[in-house]
Amino acid sequence: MSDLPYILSETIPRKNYFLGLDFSTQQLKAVVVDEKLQVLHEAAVNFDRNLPEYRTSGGVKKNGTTVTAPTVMWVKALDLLMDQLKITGLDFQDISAISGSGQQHGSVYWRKGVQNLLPTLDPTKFLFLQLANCFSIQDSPVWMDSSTHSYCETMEKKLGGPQKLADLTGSRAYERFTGHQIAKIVSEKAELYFNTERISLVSSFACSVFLGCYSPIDWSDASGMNLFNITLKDWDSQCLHMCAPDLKEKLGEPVATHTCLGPISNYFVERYSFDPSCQVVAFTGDNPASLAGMCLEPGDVAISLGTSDTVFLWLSGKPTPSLEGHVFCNPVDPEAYMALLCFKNGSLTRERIRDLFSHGSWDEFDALLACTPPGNHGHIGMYYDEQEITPKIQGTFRFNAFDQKVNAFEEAATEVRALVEGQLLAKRVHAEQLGFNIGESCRVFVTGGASNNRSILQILSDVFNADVFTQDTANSSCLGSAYRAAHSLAVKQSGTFIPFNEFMANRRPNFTLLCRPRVEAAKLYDAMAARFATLESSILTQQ
Ligand SMILES: Nc1ncnc2c1ncn2[C@@H]1O[C@H](COP(=O)(O)OP(=O)(O)O)[C@@H](O)[C@H]1O
Ligand SMILES: O=C(CO)[C@@H](O)[C@H](O)COP(=O)(O)O
Repeated sequence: MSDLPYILSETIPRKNYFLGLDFSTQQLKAVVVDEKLQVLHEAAVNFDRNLPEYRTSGGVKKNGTTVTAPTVMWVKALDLLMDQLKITGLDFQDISAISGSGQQHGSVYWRKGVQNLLPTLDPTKFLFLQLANCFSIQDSPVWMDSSTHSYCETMEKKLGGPQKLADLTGSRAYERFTGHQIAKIVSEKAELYFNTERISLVSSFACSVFLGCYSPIDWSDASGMNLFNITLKDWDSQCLHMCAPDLKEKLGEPVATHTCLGPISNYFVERYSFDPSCQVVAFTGDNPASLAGMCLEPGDVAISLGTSDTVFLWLSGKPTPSLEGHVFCNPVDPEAYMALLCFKNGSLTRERIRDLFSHGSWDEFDALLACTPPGNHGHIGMYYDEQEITPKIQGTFRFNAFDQKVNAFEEAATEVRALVEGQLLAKRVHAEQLGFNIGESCRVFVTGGASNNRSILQILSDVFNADVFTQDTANSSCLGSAYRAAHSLAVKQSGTFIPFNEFMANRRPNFTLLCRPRVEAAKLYDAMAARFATLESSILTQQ
């Protein structure tokens, strides 16, 4: 009789679960879904709150325009997250495949010799204790960094101008893109670069930990480096050569994002009882993973209101990269692409204004929004605490109803509405400049922390004159990673590519229609968007 539990666990068939992770700017999150892709378990580790010993603010450390995060902090967060998941009652042996995502553009530098250590990690010890000395550079440059301007100028000049670089790599040169970050390290810390065996993105670094060997970089996240030819789907030797010597070997061969890379490492099998056949699917960038999590279709627009605010779309056909925004390889369709706009001053700027005018309370912030009308009596504000990416402007700019600059607004409520309207008008104006049509059939899908805020979403609906939908979980990157794990495993098992949207057809997540545009407000924002665009251009000209 005492053998009964053993016999039961042997005979109960293993369940078919999928784990998705997201190493984003402020936290590490995880979600587990079942065979039908329904969410079963969720967990999160916040870097500032749960790992105060690393002294980050918003998950990063700033030194002027240089912005980094301690690489080992992400590893320790993973130790904590795995324990949290265990406490939720998850049996890791039920997981058939895992995938994940990371904040884009950030880079990790593995020191020489680590490739021999990764497969032999001791399952009785925490990861962070064993990986602490594995990085040739302790602090990873992250997407908020804007210290590489001169390297960007050099690459654009050498390649025949910004449009040429955009045609090749999907984007003109951007400071946060990994190629320029690597060029800066070679120039300022050459000995550390030469002591580096492998360079990963945040996504492929996390994947390497699960795989127990260096993971390739996937095509979609590779598109955020200014090093990858998005048409040929391979590194561009000219770009590599401009940034650093022997870079190709340090980056490894890129792979299609839906690639199953192999079974999970022995460390996770021994320590957490994963099934040894559990597959690790290539990790990707958090925005590409969100596109998968939202099951976007051509014509829809997705807006992520996380640390950064981003706007992204599915692109069918041949891409035409421009001088603004980015074209990335599509994470779920190897033939397609996606377009992305990134706004650096997202949630952290909203938090600053909330703390200044509404005592740190989102409820008070919402109450202030409610006591001002759409259009804010003609007042317009632009709040770029950090040098903005789209467009490249820094500072705070306030205008009255006559387009005259003012130093402050009289009411706190005017200030709060000016911030939210300004941020959302900027998204509309730049999405339209990218060629996106704001039309009656347009649907907006939102995700990220601030998508919990209904007052902000109503303004978004009015500004875009579109229905706004949300998912049950505000973290579509995690969810998208779990979906990608399931899809990629199905592709591997069937031996032929299955279109992602076909695979998701009977499993699509629930979307809730949260806000509909109000006719009068939407009309008003048409005119205001045109004013916003003119004012923004005049600032750009002056700066
Ligand atoms: N009710 C709310 N209203 C507006 N913003 C919110 C609300 N709740 C959370 N947030 C914002 O969400 C942000 C975190 O979003 P998240 O998508 O988790 O970030 P990331 O994935 O970049 O780490 C916080 O910085 C916070 O300002
Ligand atoms: O730089 C970009 C996209 O190009 C950012 O969107 C980062 O990928 C950070 O993402 P979040 O942590 O804000 O989700």
